[in-house]
Amino acid sequence: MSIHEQNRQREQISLLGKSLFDRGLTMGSSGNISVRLEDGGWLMTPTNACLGRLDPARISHLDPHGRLVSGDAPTKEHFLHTAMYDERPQSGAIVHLHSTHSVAVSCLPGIDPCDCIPPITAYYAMRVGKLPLVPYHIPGDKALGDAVRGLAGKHSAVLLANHGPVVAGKNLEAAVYATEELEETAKLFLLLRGESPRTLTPEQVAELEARFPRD
Ligand SMILES: O=C(O)[C@@H](O)C(=O)COP(=O)(O)O
Ligand SMILES: [Zn+2]
Repeated sequence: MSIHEQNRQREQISLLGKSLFDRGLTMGSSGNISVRLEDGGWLMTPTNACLGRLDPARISHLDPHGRLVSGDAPTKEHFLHTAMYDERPQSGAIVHLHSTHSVAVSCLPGIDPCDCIPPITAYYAMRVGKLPLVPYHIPGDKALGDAVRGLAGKHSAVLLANHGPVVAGKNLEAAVYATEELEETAKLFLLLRGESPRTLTPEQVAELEARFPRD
C-alpha cells in the first residue's frame, strides 16, 4: 500500500471516529477502530485516545506480526481485532464502540446468547445478521481474543457482555454503517420489549442474505 493510500486511511479513521463520537455513539476515550493494510499490517486507534479527537499522524501502525511500527501504543484490544481479522480474511476494518443501546442489550438477562437481537428489520439482517454474545472478560484480556476467534469465522459482529459491540466490514465505511445499524436496532429492540413484535421469518432472512451478502 502506498504512503498516499495509508494516509488516506488515517484520515478516514479520524473522520469517521469524529463522526461516531460527535453523534454520541461512543463516549470519552471508549471504543477503538482498526483497518487492515495490504501488507498484512494494521492501522489502529491508540489506547486511551478519544475517537472524536484523533491525530492521523499518531494512529498506531502495526506490522503483520502485531509489532508497533510507528505512532502511539495501540488500543489494548489489539488482540481482539487481530483475532477477528485472522478468522475473517474478507474483512478490511473493525469498529468497537460503547454505543448505549447496544451496551444495554449486552447487560440484559434472558437474551439468546447465540443471537442477541432478532431480525426485526431487513436492513439489520442485511448489515449485521446473527449477533452472538461473548461472555464477559476484563477489557484488554487476551482471552477475549480467543473467545472472539471461536465466533468470528461465522459472524461479522459480536456483542461483548456488559461491554459493547465489535463489528467487522469489508472496509471502514461498511463496518461503521453496520455498527450504526446495530445501535439503531438495539434501540428498537429495547423499545419493543414486552410487545412480542413480528420479526422476519428465516426464509425472509435467507432471501436478504442471498441478495445482499455482507462480506
Ligand atoms: O472498554 C475498554 O476498555 C476498551 O475496549 C475500549 O473501548 C477502549 O480501550 P482503548 O482502545 O485501549 O483506549
Ligand atoms: Zn470497550
